[in-house]
Amino acid sequence: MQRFYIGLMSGTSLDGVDAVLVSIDDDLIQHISATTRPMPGELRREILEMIASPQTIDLDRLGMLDSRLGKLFGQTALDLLTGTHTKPDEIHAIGSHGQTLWHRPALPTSFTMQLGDPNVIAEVTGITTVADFRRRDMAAGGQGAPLVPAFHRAYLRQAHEARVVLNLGGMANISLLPSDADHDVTGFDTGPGNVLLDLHALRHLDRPCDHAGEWGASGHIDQNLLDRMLTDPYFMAQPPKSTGREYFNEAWLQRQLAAGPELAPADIQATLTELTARSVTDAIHAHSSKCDRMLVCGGGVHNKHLMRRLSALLAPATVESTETYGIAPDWVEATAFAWLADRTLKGFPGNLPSVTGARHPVILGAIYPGASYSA
Ligand SMILES: Nc1ncnc2c1ncn2[C@@H]1O[C@H](COP(=O)(O)OP(=O)(O)OP(=O)(O)O)[C@@H](O)[C@H]1O
Ligand SMILES: CC(=O)N[C@H]1[C@@H]2OC[C@@H](O2)[C@@H](O)[C@@H]1O[C@H](C)C(=O)O
Repeated sequence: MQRFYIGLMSGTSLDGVDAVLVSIDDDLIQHISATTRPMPGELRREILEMIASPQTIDLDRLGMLDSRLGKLFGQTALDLLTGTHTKPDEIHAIGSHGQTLWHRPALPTSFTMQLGDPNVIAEVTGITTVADFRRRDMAAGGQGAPLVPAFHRAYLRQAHEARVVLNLGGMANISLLPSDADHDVTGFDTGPGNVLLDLHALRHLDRPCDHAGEWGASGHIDQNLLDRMLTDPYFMAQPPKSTGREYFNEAWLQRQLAAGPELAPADIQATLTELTARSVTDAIHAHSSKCDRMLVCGGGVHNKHLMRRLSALLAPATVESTETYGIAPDWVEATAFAWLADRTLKGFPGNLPSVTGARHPVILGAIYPGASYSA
């Protein structure tokens, strides 16, 4: 039976809230419309400040941020309804990822924190909202991330072709999709995607990103800096593994830069671009026996220089956007959370234990009923 869903995603780049409207009919998913609401500057600053000084978080500020993000997510869903002349009761459910504030899978008592109160989303929109997707996987011993490999497996796997799907968001994560159905899909976060590139571009160009990677392409790679960064223990760690801005951040970057001689800013950008490309392709070479094709999604697909470096390092495999395979790269994650909401409501598991390391498959998330909810 065909049903309409909204998927909401606000990722580690903190650039905006993505919303997609899709129809799901058993195994068929169709994209109808999408929109992005930019993250308001004050909310972005608030999140970055909290992440930069986690020891001194004010509980009032934390609680209010949760509610304010819930309202922002609800409004973004309403933008999509207005833009498509759709009524709330035509939508079966919203799948909301939330905004990750802090992700600590490796602590002795692990936890992950996504803000954006789903009660507020359900109240603002009147639509049943499924959220809090990561914590059940963690409760079952998993990393709680990445979750999107299950969606990649469902829609981008191909018999007779070994594929890798790469998400280049603030962080980068890969799904290894072997051609042979007998082999498990694996995947993990490889480390920074765009986050360090954005931080360095903001500091030196006063721009939110290195548009099309042109600045990085103008510099020269500093081999010492690259080698030093690649010795970070995260890159050496065996999966399952996942990471975020609590690890790869301004402080990490400054520590790496301070450990060597001063470099031209463009050369640093070239080296940071190479760090993303190398950490992704080294991970693929280490963990996949074969890769015929890599499909790339996430905002980093627009960084042409990074895409060229990925192609060069992964040759003879082909590197291309998920667009070629029917899923626009900017909407993959939001679409995945619409799909995960559908799985939850149907009572199907959403995690892949072979990816997250959970002890068993689990139904992800919690349901916040909307006006026309029925169990
Ligand atoms: N034209 C462009 N040129 C270069 N980089 C771009 C361009 N457009 C977007 N980006 C990069 O993509 C990033 C946003 O990507 P995306 O929205 O996939 O990240 P996210 O979902 O926030 O992160 P994550 O997947 O880690 O949660 C921007 O911060 C920027 O670095
Ligand atoms: C904790 C968290 O929010 N992780 C994100 C982040 O952004 C990319 C990477 O790190 C991935 O692990 C995950 O997002 C996608 C949607 C995932 O779970 O597959």
